Amino acid sequence: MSALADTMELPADYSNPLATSRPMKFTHSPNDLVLDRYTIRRGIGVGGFGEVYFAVSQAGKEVALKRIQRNLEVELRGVSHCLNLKHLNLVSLHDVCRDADDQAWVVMEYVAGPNLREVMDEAAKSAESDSRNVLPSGLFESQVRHWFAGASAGVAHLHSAGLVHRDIKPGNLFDDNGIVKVGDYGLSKFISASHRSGHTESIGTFHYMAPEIGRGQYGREIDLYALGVILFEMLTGELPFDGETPQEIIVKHLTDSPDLSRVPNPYRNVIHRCLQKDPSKRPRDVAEMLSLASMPSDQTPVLAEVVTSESKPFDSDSSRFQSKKRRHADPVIAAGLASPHAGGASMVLNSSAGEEPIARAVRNSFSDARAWWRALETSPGIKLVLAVSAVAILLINTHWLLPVLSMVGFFYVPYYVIRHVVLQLSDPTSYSPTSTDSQGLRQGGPHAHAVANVRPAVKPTMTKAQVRSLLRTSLSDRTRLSRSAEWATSGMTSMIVAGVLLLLSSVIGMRSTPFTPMALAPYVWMALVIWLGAFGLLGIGKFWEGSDGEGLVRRLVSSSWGACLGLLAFVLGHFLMVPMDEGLGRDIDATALPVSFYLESGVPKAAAMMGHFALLFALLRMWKPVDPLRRVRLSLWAVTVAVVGEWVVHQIVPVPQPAGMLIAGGVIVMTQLSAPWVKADAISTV
Ligand SMILES: Nc1ncnc2c1ncn2[C@@H]1O[C@H](COP(=O)(O)OP(=O)(O)OP(=O)(O)O)[C@@H](O)[C@H]1O
Repeated sequence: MSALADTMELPADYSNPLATSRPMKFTHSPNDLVLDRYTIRRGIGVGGFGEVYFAVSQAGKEVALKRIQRNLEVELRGVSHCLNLKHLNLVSLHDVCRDADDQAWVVMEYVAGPNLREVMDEAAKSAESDSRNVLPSGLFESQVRHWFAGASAGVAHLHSAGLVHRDIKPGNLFDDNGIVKVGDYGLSKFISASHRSGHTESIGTFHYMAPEIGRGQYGREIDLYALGVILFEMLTGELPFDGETPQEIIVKHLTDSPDLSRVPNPYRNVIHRCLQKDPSKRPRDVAEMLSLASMPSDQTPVLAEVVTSESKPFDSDSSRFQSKKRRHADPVIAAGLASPHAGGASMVLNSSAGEEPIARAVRNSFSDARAWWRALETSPGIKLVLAVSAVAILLINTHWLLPVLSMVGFFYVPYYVIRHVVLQLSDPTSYSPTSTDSQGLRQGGPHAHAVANVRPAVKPTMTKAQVRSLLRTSLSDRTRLSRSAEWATSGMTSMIVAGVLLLLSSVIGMRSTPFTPMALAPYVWMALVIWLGAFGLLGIGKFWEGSDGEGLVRRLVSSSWGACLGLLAFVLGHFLMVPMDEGLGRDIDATALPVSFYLESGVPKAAAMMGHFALLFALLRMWKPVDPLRRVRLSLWAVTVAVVGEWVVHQIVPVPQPAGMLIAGGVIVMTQLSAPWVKADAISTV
């Protein structure tokens, strides 16, 4: 058989778009015998190093044969190091040898499943043809974690063996019956790079190249960089750095920052770190990278697990990823997903580090509205009428919309700047679960190192109480700076809520009164007192969130804060000249009230205001609305209890009404709306 024998066309089932852009010719035909013992069955594809064939040995063993291009020099010294690597997440290299024509061949394990390139292209096609626009542009989270966990485990094993892959890209990651396998490792080291003419034919390769490769640096950081690019691509369906020409792509790798706005946490932080231009700023190793992604970071091979329940698409935080149907039967999920961190819990804990929550909520509402608009099954004519009506309504209402929007902007811009500055100062990793808690949370763990050093993907059998306690630990482990940053965020959020409250209450309350500063004063006073009450509670709550706590101590602390709030309310009331002699209630006889607490007219003195709120805050369990692990984000029951409780306290230490009740209810609403919250279903899905 001659090495330059027949050619054959690419099989129809081959779907790599990079490769199919031109007709593919193979040197060997089906049934050719190569290396004296392998019968070629078909050509699989042609890459930068040469042609790949599917072949069987005389005994019937299926292998993939890579025929290295003639003009590439193969350095066999050191290859044995690669040949003897064994790991479930690595495509096994059986041999590297030469045939009678001195042609170099790599004999390796044949992987029947698709590679990640094909999976992502298929996903992009489905998303494109999805007229309802419900499919995500990238992969589903279960798929992302499956590929990322498997690829990382393979790469970690290479690194631990002292090897750098150098050519990590989706085409080199395979799915073998639910097990991700990394292929092509080590080859680029042993095949002279200077002659790799084929590489320039496929610009796909440059998309995953770390900037320092241009300087001839090939540390293990280049593999982490490539994994970061792949993670980005899986999540968004797009490349972080793309361009028309290889030069353009390379320049972007060297100078551009990736746009991470569409990437949800915790992946945003991982990608941010992996795509650092300076290799020393990337994660130290695969383990650190995985811990940033809240995935198990040991090197045990990552097996697959059959998922029977509907796999959840991305956290609703990011509507780009939401979907109601699944792309594949999606039979597998990496063992990494078995970590409780894989659920929403850690994502919610991390949410404060990532995108600004108000902007995210607004953006989500817009994308929801856009999705609703697209899904609207109605004639274009009706759509046009609807659109014109909406614009007309907006224009007619500009007289109040513009002031409201400017006011929102007035609060929002300084808030955004302060939050940004505070977060910049804080260590971004402090928002990620610490390695200790990921260890702790991985206590699905008695199973973790089972037979044959393979970790079966067993779902952790943790009770809700255990998960809560681990989340508490995770909350208490956070740095003071990160808590302060979160407090600042909550404070600013509550300020915006207070602004909206003030606006609404004054618009409603002053319908029939002329607008004067005196008439507005009580509303400003109430909004300020509510905001101060909530802000203080949010701050105190930062000390409480790490434990379920001792009720009595917490009541005393809240009561003290209640007394302070009463004093502040009193001082502010005087400062704003709020008429305090009204509204004690017809049933209360002002003359019978103690003179040390009230004026003769019934106006409460500072002591009455302090006593009222101290008593109220001692009565209510004020640590509940600030607890990130509370059952629901906004409990109307808690609001009702606060209002009724205030009425009860008012019978003992009266204050002007309905201001008192509004303040009590307002503080509870605002606190709940502004305090961080871990979704209950994030806990129950664990
Ligand atoms: N062990 C294998 N089993 C099955 N298919 C394989 C195997 N190795 C490679 N292939 C397939 O063969 C084709 C060519 O692979 P090859 O690795 O030569 O090219 P590439 O990855 O596109 O580029 P390069 O090798 O330059 O990085 C690809 O479609 C790849 O999925």
